[in-house]
Amino acid sequence: MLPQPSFPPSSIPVRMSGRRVVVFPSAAELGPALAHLVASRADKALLDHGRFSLGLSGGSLVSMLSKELPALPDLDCSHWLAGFCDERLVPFNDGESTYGLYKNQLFSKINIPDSGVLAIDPSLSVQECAEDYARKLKEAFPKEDIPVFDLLLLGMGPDGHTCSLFPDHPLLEETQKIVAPISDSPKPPPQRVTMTFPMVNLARCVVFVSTGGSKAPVLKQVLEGGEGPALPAARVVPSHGELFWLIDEPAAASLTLQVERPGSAAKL
Ligand SMILES: O=C1O[C@H](COP(=O)(O)O)[C@@H](O)[C@H](O)[C@H]1O
Repeated sequence: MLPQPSFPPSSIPVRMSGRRVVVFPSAAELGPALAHLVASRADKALLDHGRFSLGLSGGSLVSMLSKELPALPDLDCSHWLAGFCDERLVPFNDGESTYGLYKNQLFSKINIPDSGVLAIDPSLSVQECAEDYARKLKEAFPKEDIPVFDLLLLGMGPDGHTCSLFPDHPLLEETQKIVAPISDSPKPPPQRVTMTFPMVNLARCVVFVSTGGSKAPVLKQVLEGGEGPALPAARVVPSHGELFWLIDEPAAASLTLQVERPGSAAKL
């Protein structure tokens, strides 16, 4: 009998674990690969079901996507549906509004129709806003009990939060709502609405983007495990979909698990 390969847990090849951890030399080289990934999943979704549904996150992703997506040749967003993985409850003209930032920096540069953007109503109370956004999502996905997005793009804060799901917060245990209000966000602004894990983990593809040395310690904890309860980002485990972590070398500095290093021209 041939000897069986044995891998210590920290060296399990990432493809075998169903999660791909892909390291780029820098954020500048990660950006184009992310844009190609979005375009490839869009092409597939449009062929499969005539529409591409994309969940956007705020923070550092806004500028990366706003630079890279419009630079793609022949990008056609006329059949895209863009929603928000989380959103801050502030007016659209506030610098903290994720929708406001994408509207000015991205939507104005691509041919996504206004009807293809599912935004919150910031005039409502946080509770009503979450209910209203959940209703809009359900209307946009009439065939599904829980909306199944083709692609969710997520960020991760230095505390391990993703969407507006923060460590040790009761919302981590939410099982009924697809969108929940939060009025005590530890990161300002305090009032937000967020997709919950039941919806996030049904997506066909989830891509985390995490760059910079400040993310290195938490990335190690999320990807390689550690003491205590799993951080929110570690609880994103799509039940049937793909999971990518696209990171740069500074963020990967503390990792010992096996990763992919495809170089800058990567097509994922
Ligand atoms: O507050 C938020 O932070 C996270 C992480 O942002 P990043 O700038 O560290 O990438 C973001 O994903 C989320 O959408 C946002 O509301």
